[in-house]
Amino acid sequence: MRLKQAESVQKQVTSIQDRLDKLEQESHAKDQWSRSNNVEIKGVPQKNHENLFEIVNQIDKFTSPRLYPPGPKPLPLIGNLLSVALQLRSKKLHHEIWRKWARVYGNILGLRLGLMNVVIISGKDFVREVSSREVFGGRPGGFFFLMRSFGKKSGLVFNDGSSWTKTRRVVLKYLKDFGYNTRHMENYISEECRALVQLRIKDAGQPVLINNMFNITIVNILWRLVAGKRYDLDDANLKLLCDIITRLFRAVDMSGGILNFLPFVRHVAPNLSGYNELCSIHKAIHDFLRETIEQHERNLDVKNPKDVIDAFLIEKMDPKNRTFSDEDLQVVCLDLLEAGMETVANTAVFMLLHIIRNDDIQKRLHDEIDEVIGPLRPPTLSDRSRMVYTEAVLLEALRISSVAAMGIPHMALEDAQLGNYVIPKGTFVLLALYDLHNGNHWKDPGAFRPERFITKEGNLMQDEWLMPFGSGKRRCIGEGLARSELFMFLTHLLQKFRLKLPEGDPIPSVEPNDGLSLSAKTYRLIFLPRNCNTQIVTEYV
Ligand code: HEM
Repeated sequence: MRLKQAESVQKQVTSIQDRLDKLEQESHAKDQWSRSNNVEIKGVPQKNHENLFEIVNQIDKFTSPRLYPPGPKPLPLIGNLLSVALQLRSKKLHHEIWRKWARVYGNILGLRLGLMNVVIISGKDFVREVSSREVFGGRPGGFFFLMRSFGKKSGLVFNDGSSWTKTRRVVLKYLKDFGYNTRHMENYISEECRALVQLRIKDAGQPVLINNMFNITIVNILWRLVAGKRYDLDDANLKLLCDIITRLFRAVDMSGGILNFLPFVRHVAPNLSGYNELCSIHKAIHDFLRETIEQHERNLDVKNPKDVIDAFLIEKMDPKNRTFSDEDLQVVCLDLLEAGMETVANTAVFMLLHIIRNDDIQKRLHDEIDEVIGPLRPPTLSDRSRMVYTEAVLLEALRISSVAAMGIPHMALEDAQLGNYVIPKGTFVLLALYDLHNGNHWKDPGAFRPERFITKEGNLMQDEWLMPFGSGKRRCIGEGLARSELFMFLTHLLQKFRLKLPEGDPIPSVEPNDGLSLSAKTYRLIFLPRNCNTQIVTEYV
């Protein structure tokens, strides 16, 4: 009798599954659909549908074979790499390819890229589940990721296990000790914003290339905490270093590219595979970091550490507590520099891009800044609570640009079940954050509309679909810094300037460049002084 009941439910499940699959291909809305009330299940009252799905899930657990998630058919050895290459030829970005396939195969998309299993996770619930489960808290050790850290897992970003736990705890502690998320950090941001405004006053009225405008400012803020040092905004060496980091971020997407999936190709085609270029990029960044650390070693005062590097050097000297090597410290600095520069810079550049495309938004920002801060007093972080519209613009910029389009890859530490599938140990797990932020949930995802984050009563509203910094244990450690920087950049610049497109320049495109972090196509702006005459500007600076 029980067997018959189970068979009958199983039949209904199969028919539901067929319909879901069809619908998924047509409307790409399996999740929403299966929860919606329009599903007709014969003989079962509508209010019991949820229960039926629960029973089905339970039966599924025992009856269905535990399979790798579905995806396009892989070829021997190269897996889906050929299909990816073909898709890229028609100018698609990596995250768009994954998105297109996820629409066909579902929110847990299984790929085989060269020698690696890669699973793409879409939808809020699965993204949160993966981010919160310990078993998915690893980071892949692909060749591309390891070549930046002397061939081994080390540092913060591409590390896992007890070494990562310890490093993360210590880095956070030292960052806090030297001012992270405190008044000191605000002062550093404030000083750098003033320097930036001063630079724009110098070239006011002239077209300025925006794409690398924030790089040195951002490195300076971070480097005050990490290395106790700042550079002039036109420092040629630091400019070169920032350009090198930008090149690295453009060279490959977050899956790590061919060097991760078929690492032996570097022996056959070292130029074509990008291996030689990556080696020279990493060498330049490591030379800069080694020099910075050596300077600290020469000037170290063990009783009076001045920054994060000093604190690490002192920790390293303790014979009972020798967790970190010289190389580990170098990789931590590399992680902070790389993770902290491009992400914030690219978001800021996209933010100005959307503002210049929407003049009414610029006007509302000016109005709010004038009302809350006024023309003279430098903006402070405490202004944020009274600037709902500005905060909504920041959220909207984080959403629409989603520069960490696929997050940072996670890795399954053991075989693990997710939904009805098995994710084998060692699988790369990429989180489709861009899709989360630019999918149907937002109704008009392509429109830059800050009002979506403001309630009818005029309060700021969070949305659980928005997670630009990830979630769970591997959540970004730079979130506080990034949000503070974006607020201060925006308010300092718009307090003093009106942004204008140079005569004859096209309206900048919203289409991103691919890379480890998405970036905007090149565009220029003119900064027109507002609200101030030269004397006031001089006083401010
Ligand atoms: C708008 C700016 C930023 C965005 C959108 C962003 C986004 C992210 C995302 C999505 C992750 C991965 C979370 C996961 O694995 O699930 C991450 C991790 C990380 N971020 Fe950020 N980030 C930004 C700024 C920063 C800054 C300023 C810093 C430096 C202080 C930073 C340092 C890191 C580090 C070290 C990790 C690795 C954490 C770990 O694996 O334990 N990020 N970030």
